Amino acid sequence: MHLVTAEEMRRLDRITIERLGIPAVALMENAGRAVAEEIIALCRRRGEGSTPLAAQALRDSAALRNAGAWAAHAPVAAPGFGTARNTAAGPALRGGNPGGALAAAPKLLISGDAALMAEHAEDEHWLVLVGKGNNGGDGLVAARYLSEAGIAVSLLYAVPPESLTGEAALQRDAAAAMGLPAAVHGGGRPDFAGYSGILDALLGTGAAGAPRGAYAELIAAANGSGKPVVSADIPSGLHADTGEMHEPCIQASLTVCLAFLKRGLLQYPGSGAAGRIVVRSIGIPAGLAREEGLSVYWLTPDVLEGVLDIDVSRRRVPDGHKGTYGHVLLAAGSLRMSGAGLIAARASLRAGCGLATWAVPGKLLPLLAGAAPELMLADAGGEADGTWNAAAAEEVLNLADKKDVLAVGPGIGRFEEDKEWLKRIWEGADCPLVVDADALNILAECDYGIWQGRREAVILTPHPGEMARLAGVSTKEVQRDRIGLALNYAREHGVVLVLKGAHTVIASPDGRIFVNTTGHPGMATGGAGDCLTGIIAGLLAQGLDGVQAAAFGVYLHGLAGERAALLRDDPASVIASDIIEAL
Ligand SMILES: NC(=O)C1=CN([C@@H]2O[C@H](COP(=O)(O)OP(=O)(O)OC[C@H]3O[C@@H](n4cnc5c(N)ncnc54)[C@H](O)[C@@H]3O)[C@@H](O)[C@H]2O)[C@@H](O)CC1
Ligand SMILES: [K+]
Repeated sequence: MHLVTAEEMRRLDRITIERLGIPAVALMENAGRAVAEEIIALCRRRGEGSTPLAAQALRDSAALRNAGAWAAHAPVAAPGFGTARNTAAGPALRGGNPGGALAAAPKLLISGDAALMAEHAEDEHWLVLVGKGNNGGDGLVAARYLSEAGIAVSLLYAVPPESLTGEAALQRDAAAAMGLPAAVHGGGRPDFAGYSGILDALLGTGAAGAPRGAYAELIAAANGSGKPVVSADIPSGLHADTGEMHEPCIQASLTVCLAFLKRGLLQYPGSGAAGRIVVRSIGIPAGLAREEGLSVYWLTPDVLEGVLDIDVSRRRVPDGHKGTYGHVLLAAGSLRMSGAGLIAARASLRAGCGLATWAVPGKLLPLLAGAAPELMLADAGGEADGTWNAAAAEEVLNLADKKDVLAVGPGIGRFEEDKEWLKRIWEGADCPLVVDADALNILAECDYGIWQGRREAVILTPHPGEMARLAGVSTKEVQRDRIGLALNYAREHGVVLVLKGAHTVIASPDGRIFVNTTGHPGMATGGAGDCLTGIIAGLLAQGLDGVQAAAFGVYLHGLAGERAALLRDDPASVIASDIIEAL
């Protein structure tokens, strides 16, 4: 599914209302009802016993990956629906009995409103914090449905209710007509001790800047209350586009995101403020986003197949041989960091390439013989102490002849003439190039301009520190807007950029962006990045293009990490070799 900015969300709202003729108040009704349903589900789950944190985090990761699968599937035309009416249903209406339906007794299906009844409702009393805009309107709708489910609700307006306008004013009146108790925040720090939960409907995608006045006071009070806070659409105080947290910002335990995932929810630190995220449809067709040319995607299996056109089953042809699946050349490792090269090379084989050759400074060859029997080793020359030099670039280029991909960087360290080394490889390698680790640091010190015009794809895989050096900004600035920065860099330099970190961002020079859904914090371990480089190289060797290999590689890497954590029963104990084994 798509990840949208606040501005894009407004556009999709407007199109739905104006072009499709669905009134804004209907969208708000759907939104508020969805929020209420999630709160009711939360009330039901309360007291069911907790799941160990690590296992829960992994489950959440999988759930979020699949979140909004409904949205990715645009309403499908039911094949043959019309004919069904004219045939199967026809005879039945005329008294026929097709398919032996005689025995079918009337069934009572409990669904819809009846299913909304909350268990343990008598223990619950929710406070709804209501802002002036449509986010507040969503909260007012939710309050009605909570009350219908038997849950006590009170409203606390951040501003005098008379100041609400449009659909939100209509919801204010409906809530009042229903007799829901309401008050207006009178300043200071209110005490929320008597409530079992708080619905944050203060600010949504229309917020501008840090929360002010009553909004700020209510957010601080909610955060200090120790009560579970559910946010409607986004936590109030979160920058919907960048994930920056204003001061103050709601710390939610659940965010019910409406219609489309907002970019800020998937970028840290904002991602940490949102708690669990559930995406709910409100009647805005998912297909509108693509029609409108939006190009930032949440990297789900649907997107891998439908947008990136990848055969995720990775079928092999029955008469294939090792030559069918490509040959990776890796220039990596040095005396003190040979393991990085080994990890990357082994990962490329596990990713399915037919052959992998690992080029190292010659001094290392005797030490590495037999380290991984499936690998071919090659002498790249280099210095007597096992480090690289500029002349070794020529050896690498000779070896790269007839290879399908060249990956450089893991464990090479810095060395004299390293800029010359990289320049020769960049200009001379006639195959896709994956650049990682110290090769990125070298790149950051070079005049990029002289290197334009490579015919084959270049994939850069920086972590935030390396990205900061490449872009000439601070790491903090990189993290402030990872999607925006990755997009600009990839476009400007004509490269595929993989900005690593929680929710790795993959940016294509054509403007498409993919935000990864797999992985967990246990993957923050030495060698995990080398492993990713190997996987991407292995996929490129099998014929995927740059952005396909980068996106699929990142996705598989995270999934393997999740699997490794489950196998070891603990994310924190995962090491890079486990990720390779789990592939
Ligand atoms: N058709 C639509 O536009 C729909 C919008 N929906 C909801 O509406 C939200 C967007 O609504 P709005 O555009 O009305 O905006 P918001 O409800 O996010 O808030 C805007 C209002 O908050 C106040 N405000 C803004 N920044 C502030 C700050 N820093 N400190 C204090 N007060 C501030 C202003 O009075 C402004 O009018 C979405 O997040 C979603 O929850 C849903 O109801 C579904 C349909
Ligand atoms: K909110």
